[in-house]
Amino acid sequence: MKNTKLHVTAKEQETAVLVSVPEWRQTDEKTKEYLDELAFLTETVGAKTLKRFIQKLDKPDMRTYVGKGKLEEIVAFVKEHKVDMVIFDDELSPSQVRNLERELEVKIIDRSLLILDIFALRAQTATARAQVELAQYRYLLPRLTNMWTHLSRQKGGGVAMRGPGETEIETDRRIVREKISLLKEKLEKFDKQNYEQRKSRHGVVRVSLVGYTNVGKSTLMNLLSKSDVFAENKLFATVDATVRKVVIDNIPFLLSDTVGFIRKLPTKLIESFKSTLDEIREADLLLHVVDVSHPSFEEHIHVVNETLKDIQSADKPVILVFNKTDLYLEKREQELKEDHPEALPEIADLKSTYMAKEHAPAIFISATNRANIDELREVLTREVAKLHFERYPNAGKQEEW
Ligand SMILES: Nc1nc2c(ncn2[C@@H]2O[C@H](COP(=O)(O)OP(=O)(O)OP(=O)(O)O)[C@@H](O)[C@H]2O)c(=O)[nH]1
Ligand SMILES: [Mg+2]
Repeated sequence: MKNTKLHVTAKEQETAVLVSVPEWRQTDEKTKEYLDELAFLTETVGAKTLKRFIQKLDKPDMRTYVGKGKLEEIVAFVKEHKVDMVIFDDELSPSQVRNLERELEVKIIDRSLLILDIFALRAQTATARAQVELAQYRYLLPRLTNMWTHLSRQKGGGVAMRGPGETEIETDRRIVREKISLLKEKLEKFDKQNYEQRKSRHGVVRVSLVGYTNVGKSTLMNLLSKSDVFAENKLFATVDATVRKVVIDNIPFLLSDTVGFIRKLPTKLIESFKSTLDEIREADLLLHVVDVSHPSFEEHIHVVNETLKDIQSADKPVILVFNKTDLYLEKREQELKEDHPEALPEIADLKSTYMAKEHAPAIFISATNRANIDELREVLTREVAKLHFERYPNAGKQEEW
C-alpha cells in the first residue's frame, strides 16, 4: 500500500490544465467565467493552472469527454510541460476516467473530486470529517481502478488501491463498502447527539446564513454575532456549520453559518452533508447572501434556490442580502467613466427589481465596510420578532429566555 493521502495535491506546488466542454449556445464570456471558477477551485487545493482547453460540443464525448483531436492536443501539452493533473469541469463517469487515464498518464481530477478535496482540507469537526469521508468513499466505490494507486488513503485504516488485478479490486470494494457502513453508523450517532442538542434550543427562532461560496457569509456571521469564524478569499472556507446566539433589540435568536453552494454540485454529494444541511432545514428564516459584485450573481441566486429545493428548504421565509456593494459601486463607477453602453444599474433600481422578483426583502450591504448594516439589523429584528411572537406567543423577551 502506498503512503500517499487522498488529496489532489502534494506539498510542493503541482501544475494543472483545465478542460471544459461548453454547450454551443453558451457565450464565450460565460465559459471564461466558469473556467475562472474552476481555476479558483484549483488554486484552493494549491495547484497552479498552466492552460485551459475548451471544446464546444453538443454534449461531452462518452468515452473521453473531449473529442479525439482535442485529446491529442492535451496529451501533447501535458507531456511537453510535465503537467501533474488534468482537471475536468464536470463529473466524469468511471469509464471516462479509465480511458483518460490511459491516454494522459497523469492524475485525472473531475469537478466532484476537486470539491471533495477542498471539503476534506477544510472539515474541522468530527461530524464534518465523517461526512466528507463518506462522500469520498461513495465517489470512490465505482471508480476503484489503478487510477487510485497514487491516491490511496493514509489515515483511518487504509484502502488498498493498488489495482489492476480483479481480486484486489474486489477486496478493495469490500473494504470501501465496510467503511461506508461504518461511517453511516457513526453519522447516525452524531445525528442523535445533535438532535438532543437541538431539542435544548427549543423556544428560540433559528436563522441560517445561506448562499453561494465566497459571498461573505462568514464575514457577516462575525459581524452580526461578534464572533470569530474563519473567513477567507478562497472557495469553501466554511464546511462545518457554526451556530451562535445573537441578541438584537432584546430578541434572542440562533444564527448559523453553513457551507456555501456551488454550481454542478452533484445531489449525491449534497446528501452526504445531511448533518450540516439539517441546520438549514430546521431554520425558521434564511439570510440568503449574494455577492452582488460578481458578474454571475443572478445565476448564483438561481443555483442557491435550486439547492434549497433539493434539500426541502425552498418554502422558508428569506431575506436577500446583497453583499459587497463596495466592489459593485467601484465597478459601476468605472463603467460610467468609460461610457459603457450597458453600465450596471443603480442600487435602488436593483433593489426594487429583486424585491418584486423574489417576493422577499432585499438589503444591500458591504460587510467589510460595514455599510448599511443598521438596515440589515432592523429588517432582521423585525422578521425575527415576527417569527418569535408567532411561534412562542407566551415567551417574553431576552430576560425570560
Ligand atoms: N470587498 C468586499 N469583500 C468582502 C465583503 N464581504 C466579504 N468579503 C470578502 O470575501 C471573501 C469571502 O468571505 P467569506 O466570509 O469567507 O465568504 P463565505 O460566504 O463564508 O465563503 P465560504 O465559506 O467559502 O462559502 C473574504 O475575502 C472576505 O473578506 C464585502 O462586503 N466587500
Ligand atoms: Mg464561510
